[in-house]
Amino acid sequence: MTQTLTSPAGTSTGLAIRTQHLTKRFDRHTALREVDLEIQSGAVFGLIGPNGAGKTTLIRLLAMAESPTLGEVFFHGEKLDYTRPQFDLKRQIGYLPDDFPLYEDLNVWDYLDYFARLYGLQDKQRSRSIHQVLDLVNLGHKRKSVITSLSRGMKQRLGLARSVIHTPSILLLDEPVSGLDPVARQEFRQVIRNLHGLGITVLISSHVLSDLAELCTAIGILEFGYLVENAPLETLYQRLSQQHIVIGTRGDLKDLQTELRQFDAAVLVLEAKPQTGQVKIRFSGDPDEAADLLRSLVEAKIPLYEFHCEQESLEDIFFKIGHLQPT
Ligand SMILES: Nc1ncnc2c1ncn2[C@@H]1O[C@H](COP(=O)(O)OP(=O)(O)OP(=O)(O)O)[C@@H](O)[C@H]1O
Repeated sequence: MTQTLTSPAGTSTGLAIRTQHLTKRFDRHTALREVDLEIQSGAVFGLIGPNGAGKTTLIRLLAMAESPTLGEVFFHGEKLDYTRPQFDLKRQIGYLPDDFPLYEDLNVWDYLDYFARLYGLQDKQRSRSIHQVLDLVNLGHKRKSVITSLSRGMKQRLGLARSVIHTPSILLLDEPVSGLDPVARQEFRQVIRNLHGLGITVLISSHVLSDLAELCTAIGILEFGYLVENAPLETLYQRLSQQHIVIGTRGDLKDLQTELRQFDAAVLVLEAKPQTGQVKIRFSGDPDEAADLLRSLVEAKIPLYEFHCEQESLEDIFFKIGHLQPT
């Protein structure tokens, strides 16, 4: 059956990836410890953690580049058997390692053609797939260019094109934006959104948490080989991110602070800037209570010029989560 990038193979509802007690030891060092990971089908899942936490090891196990010491992996409910080739299951996976090889003296088309042939794509289907992935990563205009002539961002997008040439349903990306400038990162994020739009499940590891906060629907946090979080982004924000409100007055800052003290325990002043007449408060109320606070300040004739709510970022959440110590 002919497949196109508009209908990734194996896409379904439910869990795209599940691991059970996944453990990897290298000699005496345990890089992953009994990881029970769950990634919903169609999710963009951000994997974060400090250096050496086990992100690459987890991704390599999922990509079948390594086999686990203990534990199991399931793709769309089907168990991986690391002792057998399982070509059909392998085809469901696209994998972009952090140091993927590019054959620099090939041009873009020939490079993709080479990988499409490795996946056994036949003539017309191969040509159609190459056109599709080039469109997807916005490199159609570079198809005749030699790879050495591409910018780093373009090379990264070409790597991504290579990893989806066979229409996988799950894409594993290991630190794909490291070393990219802000514009290249933005272009890369757009490609990930395109893939998400096609229903491909994406697991992406990165240290650039602001990128992940923009892209991801769910987050996993690894620390010393333990998966200490695995939750939808929304849930993490609700559970761990506090709301701040920045309030600015053209009048006396003390009057504003007096009014805030009267409001109730939902308000805690975190920071006051007399030079700009601003305070930043931690606010544990809901949006209706925030509206009540604003109304009461206006009624108290505080000359407000600013009142805006901010949510703590993914980075703030990351630093809040208890950091485990190596054993
Ligand atoms: N082949 C190996 N042999 C021995 N130890 C290894 C091997 N691969 C990884 N490790 C160790 O396992 C631990 C986890 O490494 P891993 O590369 O998975 O971490 P990471 O979270 O991807 O780190 P980074 O953010 O720096 O890329 C590290 O202590 C690393 O030194």
